[in-house]
Amino acid sequence: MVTEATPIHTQGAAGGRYCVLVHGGAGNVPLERRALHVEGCLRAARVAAELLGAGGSALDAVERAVRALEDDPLFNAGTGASLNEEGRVEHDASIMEGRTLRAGGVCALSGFRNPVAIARAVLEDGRHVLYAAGGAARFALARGFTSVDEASLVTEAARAALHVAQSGQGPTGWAGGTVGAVAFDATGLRAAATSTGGTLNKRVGRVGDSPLIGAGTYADDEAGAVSTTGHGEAMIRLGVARAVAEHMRAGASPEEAARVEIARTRDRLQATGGVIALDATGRWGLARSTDTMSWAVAGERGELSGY
Ligand SMILES: NC(=O)C[C@H](N)C(=O)O
Repeated sequence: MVTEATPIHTQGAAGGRYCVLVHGGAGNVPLERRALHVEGCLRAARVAAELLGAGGSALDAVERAVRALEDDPLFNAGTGASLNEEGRVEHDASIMEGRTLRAGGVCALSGFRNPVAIARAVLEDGRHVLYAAGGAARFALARGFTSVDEASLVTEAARAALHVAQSGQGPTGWAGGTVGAVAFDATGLRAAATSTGGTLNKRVGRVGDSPLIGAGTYADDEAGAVSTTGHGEAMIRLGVARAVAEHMRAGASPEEAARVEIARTRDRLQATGGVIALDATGRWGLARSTDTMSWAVAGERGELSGY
């Protein structure tokens, strides 16, 4: 069922000189597990905020936050990612910075622990924006990343979820738990990053919105930074991350911008999802049309979290 696009928070210009906002995926986390998801988001936001407080860049902060969430088996990214129809992990991730619009992404990538770090290396390398599957793995190895045994990325919970989906006892399609972060730093840089295992029981080679600049991730210092989660095919068709950024460029608050695009995703494509965003003035906000989307914000002026 598709529910109302719910505005769940906005915070004016409460970020201070630096701030990071993370999400742990739009979805429907059962009541008894919600606190765990929020705590995971808070931990990730805190390590990233610490880095910002010590003078780190927004780009370092979003990478750091997303790496923490990738390493947390609770979320559908890195370790614990959703499995494809063959029971394998295929990661998607991207990252972007808003000053010079550098961006990097990897998709359908197997066998690495922190896809967002590889996306960051793609951004730094600068020649291309997106690498897929074997080419992404080759790039990662050439950049000194170590591949891991795929089994070490697969959790019992991910196996069980695939079993339920494949035996027809539960929903197939998108699993919640994609992760993302947006941040700004004391120099005014904005950055965004998103990482996921994609949809549960997806076809081999299916690529979602998360690694795509403009769909899952966008950052422009003149507009804002955005990370999306939800029904990836819909997010791609509507170019949601870029659309949210354009609303902010035109003066909408991050929450308004997020709400408009989440409502459009629902009305136009009957799809659900969530968005986190911060704008060029340091305001932040979010919206979702799912029952839950765990999130946490941490910055110079303290922290807040919810779902
Ligand atoms: N959980 C998610 O957000 C899924 C992701 N957007 C995808 O479609 O790959």
